[in-house]
Amino acid sequence: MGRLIAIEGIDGSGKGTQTALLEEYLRGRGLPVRKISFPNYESESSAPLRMYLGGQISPDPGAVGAYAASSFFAVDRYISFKQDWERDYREGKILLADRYVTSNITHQMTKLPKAEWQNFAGWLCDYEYVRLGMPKPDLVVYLDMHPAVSQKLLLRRYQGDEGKRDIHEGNTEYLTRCREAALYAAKGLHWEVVRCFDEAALTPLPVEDIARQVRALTAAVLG
Ligand SMILES: Nc1ncnc2c1ncn2[C@@H]1O[C@H](COP(=O)(O)OP(=O)(O)O)[C@@H](O)[C@H]1O
Ligand SMILES: Cc1cn([C@H]2C[C@H](O)[C@@H](COP(=O)(O)OP(=O)(O)O)O2)c(=O)[nH]c1=O
Repeated sequence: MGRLIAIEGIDGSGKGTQTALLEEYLRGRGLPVRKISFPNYESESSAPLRMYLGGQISPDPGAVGAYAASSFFAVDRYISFKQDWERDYREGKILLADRYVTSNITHQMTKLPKAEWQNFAGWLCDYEYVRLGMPKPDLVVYLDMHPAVSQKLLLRRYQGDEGKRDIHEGNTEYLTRCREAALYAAKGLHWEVVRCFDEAALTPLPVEDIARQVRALTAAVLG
């Protein structure tokens, strides 16, 4: 059986950047590594979640309940697992996931009152890991970026073209709640938190400093 490392964080927190750097590093060490990412936008399986993120179900993410929206993402993930990467995992590859089941916890759980968070996380883990049979990550790294900082980074990524944002990305208040939900989940579910911003200046920390911490956490689980 392979290994699965999930890189989690709010939109624009640096997941794509850090997953690519970790892949390059592990490959450089001769390890069998493969990057996967969710949502799987190229697949038809992502149609419902694309409707959701595009605001076609409702322009307000909160109007599509946590359980409904989580199901869209879970189905997309399950199909990608069966069609694409289950074999690599079973054959022993190290899979690096840019977002995973953990994204449903970070992004969807926040739609519920806090008193229901624990129940939701329990339901989701049972649904995706047990009932659907998706692999559990050996390590979850939460890239903790302040939403005000990630918004600035996203603006750069989209070079000012606001129209490219999905319904989550444009909503700082929503992303602030996502960060809160993620830090709550990190405690209960043993995710590793890597702080990615300077608290006083509200600026991102250097990419290489973050990458070094991600490598150290990875080395600890790969042995
Ligand atoms: N620590 C960092 N410092 C400065 N820019 C960063 C940092 N991490 C990521 N970026 C830039 O911010 C943008 C969003 O990063 P990205 O890795 O695409 O985030 P995500 O995959 O979480 O949405 C990209 O343009 C990326 O080059
Ligand atoms: C994979 C996944 C993503 N999402 C959300 C998180 C993001 O806000 C949105 C789209 O993900 P993504 O395109 O990865 O956003 P970004 O590249 O900006 O980080 O979907 C879930 O709510 N559940 C999930 O299981």
